[in-house]
Amino acid sequence: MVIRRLAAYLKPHRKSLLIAFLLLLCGTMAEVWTPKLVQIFIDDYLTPGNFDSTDLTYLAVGFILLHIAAAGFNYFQLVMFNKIAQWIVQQLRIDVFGKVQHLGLEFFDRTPAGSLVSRITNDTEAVKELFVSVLSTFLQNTVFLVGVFAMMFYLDVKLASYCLLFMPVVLGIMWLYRHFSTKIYHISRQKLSQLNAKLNESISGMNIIQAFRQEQRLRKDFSETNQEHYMANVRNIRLNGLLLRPIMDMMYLLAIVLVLYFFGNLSQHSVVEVGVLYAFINYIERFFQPVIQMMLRLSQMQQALVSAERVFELLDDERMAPTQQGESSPEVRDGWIEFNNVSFSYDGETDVLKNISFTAKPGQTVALVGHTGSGKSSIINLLMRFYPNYRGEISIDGASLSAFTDEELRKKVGLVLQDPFLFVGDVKGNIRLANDEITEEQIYEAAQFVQADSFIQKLPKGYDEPVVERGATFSSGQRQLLSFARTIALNPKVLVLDEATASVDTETEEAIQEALEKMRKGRTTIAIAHRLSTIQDADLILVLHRGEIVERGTHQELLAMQGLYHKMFLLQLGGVAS
Ligand SMILES: Nc1ncnc2c1ncn2[C@@H]1O[C@H](COP(=O)(O)OP(=O)(O)OP(=O)(O)O)[C@@H](O)[C@H]1O
Repeated sequence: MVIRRLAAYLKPHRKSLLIAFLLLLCGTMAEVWTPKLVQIFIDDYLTPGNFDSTDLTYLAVGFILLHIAAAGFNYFQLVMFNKIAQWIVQQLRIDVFGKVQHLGLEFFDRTPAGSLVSRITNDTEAVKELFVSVLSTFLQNTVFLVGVFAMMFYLDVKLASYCLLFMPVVLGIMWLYRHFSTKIYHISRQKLSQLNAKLNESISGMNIIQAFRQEQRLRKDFSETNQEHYMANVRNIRLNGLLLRPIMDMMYLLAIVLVLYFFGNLSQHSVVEVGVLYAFINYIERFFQPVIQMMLRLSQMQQALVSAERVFELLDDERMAPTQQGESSPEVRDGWIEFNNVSFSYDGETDVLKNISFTAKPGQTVALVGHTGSGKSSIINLLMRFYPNYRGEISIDGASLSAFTDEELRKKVGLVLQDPFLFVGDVKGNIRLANDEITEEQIYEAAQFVQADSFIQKLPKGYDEPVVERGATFSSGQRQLLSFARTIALNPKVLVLDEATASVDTETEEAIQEALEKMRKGRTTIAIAHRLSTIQDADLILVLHRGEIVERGTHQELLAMQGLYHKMFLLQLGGVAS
């Protein structure tokens, strides 16, 4: 199955593969012929004492030319096989990366980033080895073996038939090796992937690790997984040590003994040609050389097949990001949002949202408030169509959420997250996000609109200021403003906001609040509010508690109810006062 799928990657390179194979064939033929020339020299010239200089010169030149030809052919076939392997791995990586981008958030919730990186880099690299060394070694050595046997049969049919008896034994050992090493390789790869996951977690959380002095605990965790990885490798080395070399060496010795016994026996009734004896011993050596090489490559092949299996497993993952359902492609015109009896569970067992119903009319602001874990972000996750498996109905302008094309939805529903993600690049690129429809003018307008322009102008390179990974050189307030500009540049009909909880200086905070207010104007807004002071003018406030809407109304109405909202408001007031 895995092999068939890998073979499919070879298909577009059939021509190159054929050329590489022909080169390989020529190289092997040249190599196989050299002992035959020595045999001719011994039997026809050395033993009878015939030292005809012209003949010998021909033989010597032929011998040298064969060697040079073999080296030349082998060089070109090696380059060719390597090129094919690189092409294939490049394609495989692109396929895996493309696939990962279309997987749903459900998948990422359950897959550590490090282990994904491991699959895209280490595993595909192991697959490359399959094509670079394994495939060429197997092809080359099989051709070589056929050549060696052909020459042996040509020299002596009986003895060659005896030697052929070794073949089933060799194949049996190969089968045994493959059988045992598969399991061990699986464990080894899994451990390597866990190591990567741990590394990734440690690096991305380094500030927390250092602040909470978690270094020792993580080092212990890391060294435990490292030890398990080591143990798996040691078991593998033991298996290699036993099955690959010693057993094969023993077989080689047995074969030599057989040949010597055969010729010893033969010498009792007839003359033995020394050249044939030499050639046979040489061919036996040449027979075991490729067999041992193939055995050695078997471990690599095993590793590559396990890796390929892991890569294909990822390529086959069905937890795709939700896309448009049905044929109609409605447009978001006014931004009328409706949640009708929506319930949702991440794991299919516990509902984190229960019977959520509300309406946000065009231009209105609906605020979601509630304690942590009450389900506010989950509502946003559903509205952004990150998770498709909810019950009930969510609609925009009367059309089901699932009916919209990705393009329409992402363009018209703008999302601003608590901790905005900035890409490596520059400020301009982070606002435009590779959308060619957005002109330079629109970038400046968007930045001015959200009041990010003044701080951008002050940067040494202004709009061309470089942005490092995650925008680490910008303050959280600046990152917020840049993400506002990014959203506004698209001019969305609906705004989905997750209000930042990070405290920024008063000036930035004011700029952010002003920007938010301006952004909300004329757009339907669904906003998560952590500070109740920022949403007092919202048209509708939904108070969530354990996945349910327990109160709803305007700020004044909710205060008058003297319920949960009132309590939260007093608590926050107290916090501000103290
Ligand atoms: N990706 C996820 N997979 C599984 N469970 C999740 C996931 N995200 C959130 N939850 C669970 O869903 C429930 C609601 O979480 P949600 O993030 O919607 O709360 P919230 O009100 O936004 O909280 P906060 O104010 O802390 O952001 C919580 O019990 C949480 O544990």
